[in-house]
Amino acid sequence: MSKVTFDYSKAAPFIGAHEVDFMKKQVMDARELLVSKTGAGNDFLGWIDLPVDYDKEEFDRIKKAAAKIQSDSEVLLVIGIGGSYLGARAAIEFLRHSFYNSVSKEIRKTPEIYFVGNSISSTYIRHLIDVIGDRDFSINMISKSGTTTEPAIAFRVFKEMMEKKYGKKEAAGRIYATTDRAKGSLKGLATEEGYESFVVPDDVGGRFSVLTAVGLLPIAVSGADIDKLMEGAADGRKKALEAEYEDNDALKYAAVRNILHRKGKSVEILANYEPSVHYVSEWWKQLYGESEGKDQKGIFPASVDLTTDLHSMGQFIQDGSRIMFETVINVETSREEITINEEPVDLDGLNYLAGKSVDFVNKSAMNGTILAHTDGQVPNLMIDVPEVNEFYLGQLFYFFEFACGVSGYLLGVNPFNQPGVESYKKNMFALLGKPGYEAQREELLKRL
Ligand SMILES: O=P(O)(O)OC[C@H]1O[C@H](O)[C@H](O)[C@@H](O)[C@@H]1O
Repeated sequence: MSKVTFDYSKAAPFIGAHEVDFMKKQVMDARELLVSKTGAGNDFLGWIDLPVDYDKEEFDRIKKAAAKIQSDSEVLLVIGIGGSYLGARAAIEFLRHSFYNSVSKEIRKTPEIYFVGNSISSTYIRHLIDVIGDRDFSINMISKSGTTTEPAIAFRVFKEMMEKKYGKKEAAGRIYATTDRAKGSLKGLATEEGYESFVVPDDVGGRFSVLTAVGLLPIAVSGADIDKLMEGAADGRKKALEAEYEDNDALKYAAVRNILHRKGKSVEILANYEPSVHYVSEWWKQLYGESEGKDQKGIFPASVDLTTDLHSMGQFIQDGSRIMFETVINVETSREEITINEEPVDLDGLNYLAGKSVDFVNKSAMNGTILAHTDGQVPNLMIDVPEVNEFYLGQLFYFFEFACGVSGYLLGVNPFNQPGVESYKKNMFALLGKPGYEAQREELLKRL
């Protein structure tokens, strides 16, 4: 059966086969730290076994809640930020219709889904209120800590809107809280108000939580098959845990990106040729950025959507500072085919493509770009996804997560914390006048 695979053959001009062999010991040591749960951050390794060891009773409740939302709501609001929204958004945009929210209900069949609480914009919130209008809606409020400011503000606004529309009691039946088992304001609120609650396990950090209720509830509401997603992840897990180094794509990816990093490549650009992959890249950026960017170390994770960005960032990638390597997510089989037709008069000069598919053109652009970038001294790595479905997405999620844990240990950091994220929060709280931040407030005001 085909599967998600990693291919670094196009990077041959930059990496000798012996270099990958020489990394074996280091990679296997890093892998051992991860799977024996003896490395830094080992309180947060619940994601390793999640695809096979998850709460089945909760999984059924997720499906039931999704069915209820599908039957009583035209709109679902997913409130969350970072790991509490990117996985769900990545999956829905990858798996469902490119114009999910705008396509007719007959085609979509499931509620419109909007993400909010991932910025602090009153304009965005106001415009979303306009979009909901008088329609029936539900809310999935997601926050592991239950205390994150951005989603908390959005939740206040939409909770009030919902309670005005339905009254407190019915509103409570339309709000689903995904949060810690016991701690945090959201948990307290959910218990107090009687919201149906789902758990983010203690040992699964936000950026590794897509296969918990955090990702699964919104994904299920969109009509995607969460059983298949978990099956794919379980398959990816088996491969990552059991395959020998020589046949282990996740370990190879960790090895190769660290080899390139040690040769001075400090930026990894994740490139795609399908707009539906855009949010997979956003999810990946958080996964690698928060896991590796610390102690003044790390590969900066960037992304481009191609061929779109070849007309904006293409110049820099081809010819600017030689600091990057590129990893292409290649969806091998396009979901749809459009054939370019012949025209009697070849005014636009495209008749040479008559009879060819748009995807053929896309793949030719991809292959041409890979060679051009390689000639421009940008090493190229490739992740092949056979086709768009839940199973392969599950494999892809797990592949990236496992490789990330190994890669972080290879780099010599704790891949499972994010201490740097707190700095802006402290300043923001001080400037907002949050109780307890009085001293910092004075200091900061002097500097503004
Ligand atoms: O789920 P939450 O606790 O609200 O956290 C949401 C996100 O914000 C934090 O600041 C962290 O940096 C992220 O790792 C996390 O995914």
